Amino acid sequence: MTFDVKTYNVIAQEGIDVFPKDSYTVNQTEKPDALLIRSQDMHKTAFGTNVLAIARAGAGFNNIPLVKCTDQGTVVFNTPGSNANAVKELVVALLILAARPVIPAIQWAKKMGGADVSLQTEKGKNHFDGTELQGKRIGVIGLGSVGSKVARAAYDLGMDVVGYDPYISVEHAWRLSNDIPRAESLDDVLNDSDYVTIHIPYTEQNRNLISAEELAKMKDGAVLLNYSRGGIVNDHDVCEALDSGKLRLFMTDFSSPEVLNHDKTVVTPHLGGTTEEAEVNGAKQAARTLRKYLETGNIVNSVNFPTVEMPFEAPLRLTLIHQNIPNMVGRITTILANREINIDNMINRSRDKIAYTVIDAAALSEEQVEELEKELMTIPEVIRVRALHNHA
Ligand SMILES: NC(=O)c1ccc[n+]([C@@H]2O[C@H](COP(=O)([O-])OP(=O)(O)OC[C@H]3O[C@@H](n4cnc5c(N)ncnc54)[C@H](O)[C@@H]3O)[C@@H](O)[C@H]2O)c1
Ligand SMILES: O=C(O)CC[C@@H](O)C(=O)O
Repeated sequence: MTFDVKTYNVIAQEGIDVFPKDSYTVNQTEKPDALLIRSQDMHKTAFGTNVLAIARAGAGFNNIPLVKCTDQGTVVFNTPGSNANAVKELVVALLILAARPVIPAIQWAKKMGGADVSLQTEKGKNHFDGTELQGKRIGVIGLGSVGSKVARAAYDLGMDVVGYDPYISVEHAWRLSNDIPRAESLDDVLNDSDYVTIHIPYTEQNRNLISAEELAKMKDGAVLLNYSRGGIVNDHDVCEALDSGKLRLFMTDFSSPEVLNHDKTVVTPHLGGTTEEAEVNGAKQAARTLRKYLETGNIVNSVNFPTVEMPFEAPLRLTLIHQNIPNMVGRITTILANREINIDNMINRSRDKIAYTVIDAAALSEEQVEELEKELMTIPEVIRVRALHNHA
């Protein structure tokens, strides 16, 4: 069996190399089996039911229509943590740039000339006085892969760190250092912080999370950083807070005309995850996840399907995506039993309204498999059936 993977955006070659050339093609058909993407807006990109899976090399997946994917049986993956270090390092750089006017000072120094350069330097440098980060308070909203790293780095810089994440996963909570106190409410983070940095996904609930009301609660002259997504912060309200002096500076990875035109903003062009290392990590992780799903049906790091991992040891594996309603397993296994197919191993997992069943069985002829797939698809609540052959 061969698979075709279609890519969008710049995908690191190291990720493409994960696909063996004898069983995969890349960008060769109009009807690919899987998509490997970065920020491509899949809400505006046509794709059909031929797409078994979409892997997003990166953390955010708000560029993918999840409801459509789930309904048509397309499994969506992301690559948690693959670019977290890159974002952390950029945020550290921005914190330093917010505290000290390094860039204007460099621009000024470049303009100097003549034999008395060192005299000019000593005379003029006081125009570029900064402050230190040590001892200043920073509120970190979201303590997942990125936020927990930012919190740790800020702590190591001597900052007084407070984190806020009411939905933190058990895994991230375990990894979070005891040195990082957790706030009970968003207000506790906003009230006293000199710096506030946001590291949460863009969801309907998080849209405009920081608007006029929240900005009013912030300390006068605070600095706000948004390296999560545009839309989490209300740019119009932020510009008003900058005008009134409530905020001293807004640093963001997501441009909008209003923010770009304001002189108290620092705007980077969605650069958080753009390092060689992060791009390679993300592309390799995404490609490996796709391979696992396409070749074994196992699902890890999906954002719309349950995690399912069952060793693939039998000659034949059937995977079924179906609605999460009672007696589906009974109806599926009755079809197998009527055909005297003995089940070697089986797993069924659900997530919200979708469920996934994996059944391992002895070898069948091509014709038998085809007939079986057809009959399983006659169950109205079954969305997709795949038959995988074990080549190991
Ligand atoms: N600028 C970039 O290039 C870049 C790179 C990586 C990630 N991101 C963005 O940053 C986001 C976070 O990335 P991550 O890898 O840390 O994801 P993650 O899933 O590991 O962590 C997100 C955390 O936010 C928490 N959270 C959700 N809503 C919250 C809320 N209202 N208040 C407080 N906490 C909340 C979750 O519980 C989770 O712990 C991504 O979704 C993506 O949009 C941007
Ligand atoms: O692909 C990129 O460069 C952006 C990645 C980033 O936005 C993410 O959500 O991980």
